[in-house]
Amino acid sequence: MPTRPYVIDTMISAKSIAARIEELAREIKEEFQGTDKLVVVGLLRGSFVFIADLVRELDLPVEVDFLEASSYGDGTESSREVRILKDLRGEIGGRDVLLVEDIVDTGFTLKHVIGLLQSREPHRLKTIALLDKPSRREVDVKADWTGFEIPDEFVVGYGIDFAQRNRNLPHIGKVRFTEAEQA
Ligand SMILES: O=P(O)(O)OC[C@H]1O[C@H](OP(=O)(O)OP(=O)(O)O)[C@H](O)[C@@H]1O
Ligand code: HPA
Ligand SMILES: [Mg+2]
Repeated sequence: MPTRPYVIDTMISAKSIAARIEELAREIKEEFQGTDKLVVVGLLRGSFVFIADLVRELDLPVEVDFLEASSYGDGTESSREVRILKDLRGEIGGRDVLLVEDIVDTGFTLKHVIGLLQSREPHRLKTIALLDKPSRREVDVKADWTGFEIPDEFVVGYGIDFAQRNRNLPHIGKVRFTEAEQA
């Protein structure tokens, strides 16, 4: 479905993202130092760029797995119903797990996926989100590490979409509609 016309204003540059990922990777390495069994789980689709950059900064023995969840359609509002579209390939029982999320907005997705993964009894489950919009939170959840706290703007780029578009932007931008909504 075509959306109203919009432009994208830069919010966080590719350079700032790369610098922040280096810092986050240092903290994660400290947390998981000594582990021989870290599974890094990317939450698709939005986290595919972030996880690719993050794991390349982690000189730890890691395995990578993916879970696909979806709750936004083509609009900018959550359906508040998290659908699991693809499950992990591997077992995580007894393992150290790092769940990688692109953005925490209402919190429904992260909360739901944490519950799902905890039910499989990992040894340790930690979470990281590149972006956090605390002012939009509807359920009580927070990632263990956050890249950037951002204001209440609909963002795209660096893996994050609006109606499946703009995931390939190298930076984070905010969507600005250029025409008023039809009544
Ligand atoms: O905190 P919330 O309000 O739940 O929003 C955050 C989630 O919403 C988006 O996923 P989406 O459903 O758009 O799927 P996608 O990753 O495939 O784009 C985003 O990638 C997060 O996973
Ligand atoms: N942009 C794209 N997808 C999202 C957002 C956002 O700001 N919040 C939750 N899903
Ligand atoms: Mg999306």
